[in-house]
Amino acid sequence: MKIFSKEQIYQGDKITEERQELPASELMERAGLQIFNWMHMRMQGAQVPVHIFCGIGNNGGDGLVLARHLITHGYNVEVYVVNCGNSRSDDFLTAYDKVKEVTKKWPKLLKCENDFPTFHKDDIIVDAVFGIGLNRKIDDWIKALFKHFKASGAFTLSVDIPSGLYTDAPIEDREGVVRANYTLSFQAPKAIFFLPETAEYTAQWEVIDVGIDREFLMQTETEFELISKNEVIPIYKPRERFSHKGLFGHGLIIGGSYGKIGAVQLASRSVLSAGAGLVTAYVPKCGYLPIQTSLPEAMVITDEDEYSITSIKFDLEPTAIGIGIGMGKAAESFKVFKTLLTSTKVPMVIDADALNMISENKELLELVPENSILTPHPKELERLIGNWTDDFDKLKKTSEFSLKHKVIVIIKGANTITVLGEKKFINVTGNPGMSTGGSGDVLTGIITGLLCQSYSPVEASLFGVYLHGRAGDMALEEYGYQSLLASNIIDYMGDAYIDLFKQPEQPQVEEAE
Ligand SMILES: NC(=O)C1=CN([C@@H]2O[C@H](COP(=O)(O)OP(=O)(O)OC[C@H]3O[C@@H](n4cnc5c(N)ncnc54)[C@H](OP(=O)(O)O)[C@@H]3O)[C@@H](O)[C@H]2O)[C@H](O)CC1
Ligand SMILES: [K+]
Repeated sequence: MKIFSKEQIYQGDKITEERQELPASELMERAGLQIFNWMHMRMQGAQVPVHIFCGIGNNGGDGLVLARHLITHGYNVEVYVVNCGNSRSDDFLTAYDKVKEVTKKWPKLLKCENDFPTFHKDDIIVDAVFGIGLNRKIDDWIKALFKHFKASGAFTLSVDIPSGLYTDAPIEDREGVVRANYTLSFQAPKAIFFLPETAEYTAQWEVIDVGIDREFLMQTETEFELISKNEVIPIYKPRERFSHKGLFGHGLIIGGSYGKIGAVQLASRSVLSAGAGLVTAYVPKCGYLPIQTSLPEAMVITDEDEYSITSIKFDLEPTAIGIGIGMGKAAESFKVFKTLLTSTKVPMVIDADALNMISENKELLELVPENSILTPHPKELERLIGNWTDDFDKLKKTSEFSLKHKVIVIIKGANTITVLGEKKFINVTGNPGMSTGGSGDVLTGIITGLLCQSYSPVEASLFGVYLHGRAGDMALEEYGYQSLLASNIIDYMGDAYIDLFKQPEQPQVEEAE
């Protein structure tokens, strides 16, 4: 699903109005009506007090249209206009007049803290103060209003985005943002719903379709894209009946050091569970027995050294290589890593200590083959690209890094983001139970396994991150957040694949007699 920028949203509105020859305010009417339908379906006429706080732009206008429908359907509604300026938008004014047509109880004007209403924790607050039009720091009294919402404990529904968030810039004051229990966002979610510093304000979200021109939606290229099942199904390569293991490639996992052989075992097992035909683990001598016994499906080649990797010598032709897991940063390992970078022609996933070696010796970046996949967690990323001031700065720097070195960077986190030049793909699967030792090794193995099956580096990255998260989500149901282990993620890889083609459960329809 595409995530549109603020400018694209405004442009989409304009194009839609022209192409569909819409009267003024029609999109706002659609927006307000859809939110009403959403609430009406859940509330079924319940007389819970609903407090609707409207700004003076179009976000406020959406709130007023919602208010009008709730009032005409007999709901218990209080409407407030948060008087944050003088420039009321035209559509706001139209919506305001229409509210006055259906009730004698006109919206209350709020100008300062003394005007704040009191509400009960069982009431509902609708936040339609600011939408994507926020363009400066909010006044203190409006910040106090948002704190007042929070202190009430009432369920807060935000229209489009939680008020106080910018769609394309960091938060200035964390108290000056509405904490929404639920956000109904128009046409597409916003990138800020998924970034670490802003995601917490949008506990849950849903998209409301306001009928923006389909052609515009299809043709517009976006910086951000959300990757869920719909986006990965077209990537999936079905298996032919007469296929054999030779067709699915041979993965080579290089890594491990004394005490960190398990990482290679996890990654190698993941290569196979992702579907590669063969896997070889390249480990120091001390890894021979553990891997041979715990993973009989794998082949093992050992280094000359007992404890760490000092010379990468193998006479096989791998289809893809995953390197760095548990490898340590011994001087010899660095040398052989450098040699491998110059000699290898196959796609590569670079993780963990291999990333750290690059961070400590930036000249290695020149040698990293084009389209290699780097999988840093935030600390490793910082070592690679330097520190950042906020999420937007981080993404900008990662994009620059990706463009400059022609690599794919997978920023691991709650919503893992795959960065390919300017483009950012946000993954939706995964859960906090996966923040556990070895989870990253599994991801490296899965992506290597997909590369083996001729998925392109971008496809392997997106599909791998998706499958890893989905397997983790399925494993969570059995193990729970605390007890989920990295190997459980591998156990659920099969289910994650099968789940791709599962139809959502249909509601039961009673058969006629
Ligand atoms: N396709 C869609 O998604 C549709 C979305 N709709 C809704 O429209 C809003 C965006 O509406 P807009 O009027 O552009 O912006 P806001 O309502 O968010 O803000 C209104 C004005 O508030 C002023 N402003 C900005 N920052 C501050 C501040 N810190 N303090 C006070 N005032 C502020 C600013 O005006 P100025 O002239 O004062 O600069 C804003 O313009 C979108 O979010 C949806 O809810 C449509 O209804 C349907 C289509
Ligand atoms: K809002």
